[in-house]
Amino acid sequence: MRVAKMHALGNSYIYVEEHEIAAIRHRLPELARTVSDVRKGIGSDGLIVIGSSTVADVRMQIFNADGSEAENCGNGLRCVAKYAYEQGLVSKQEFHVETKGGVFHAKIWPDERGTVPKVTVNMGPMRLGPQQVPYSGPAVVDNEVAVQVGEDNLSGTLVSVGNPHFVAFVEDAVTSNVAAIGPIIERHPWFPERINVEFVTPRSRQELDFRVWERGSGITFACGTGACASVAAGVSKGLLDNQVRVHLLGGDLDVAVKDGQIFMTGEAVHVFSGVYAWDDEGKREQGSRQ
Ligand SMILES: N[C@H](CCC[C@H](N)C(=O)O)C(=O)O
Repeated sequence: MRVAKMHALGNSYIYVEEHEIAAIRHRLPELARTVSDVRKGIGSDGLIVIGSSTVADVRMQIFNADGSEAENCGNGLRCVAKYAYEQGLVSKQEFHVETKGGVFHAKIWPDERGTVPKVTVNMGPMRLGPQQVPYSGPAVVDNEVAVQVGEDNLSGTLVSVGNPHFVAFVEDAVTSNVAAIGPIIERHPWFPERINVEFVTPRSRQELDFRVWERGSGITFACGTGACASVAAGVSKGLLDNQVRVHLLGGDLDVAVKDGQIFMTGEAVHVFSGVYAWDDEGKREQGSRQ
């Protein structure tokens, strides 16, 4: 199958058009796990399928590296927008992308003399609180829930960007123990569909340090929906202004809140396009086992 690898701030996915995988639709979680493996596959944070839509110009389906399907992916939306425009799947520089978590408006900014084009996506309204994410814990005040982690409690704001997020404002996001704490919260019983976990620290009212443990993929270099969830949480807590530069491990993302809608602007980068022989690989392996 023909695939492309793209990344946004180092958050990479393998992109495949729907017609390339029509015969193996029922095996997409398995394909996501295989292509994401940096040793036995291509290496990425997951798989994204680009298809046609009856309600938008193009459709995005996103699978994490563990094969779980997510409702949305901010970095993926920017890369799908770039891919759809450059491959002629759409003819305009502004169009809509359908995801499991809603339909989102994307705008591609013209190339500035060979620089990597920026893409802006309207990620929808700020959706905070336990009623917005799959949550089965105790009653929550001010959209915040405190989860026990070892001897301590870690408070986080619950936010949906189509997918669920637990945003923790911590002393220093850059040195927070994401690998130890992230999985505990991701898989906490109060989150029946698991949850993405952000660790954030305002440098000022317009700048935010950000690290993330993603549901289904673990530590990634960037999480677009997570950056939007973090700014929404910070604005609601009175800690951030409406225009914030988010400093992620892989680079910066500009997030703005206007009339209650969250706008994310950042890069989308093509790494390579090629052919991935997945099923042949399966047959060869079976052959060698006989
Ligand atoms: N791990 C996420 C999906 C990918 C989100 C992230 N890569 C982004 O850019 O928003 C979830 O299970 O909801």
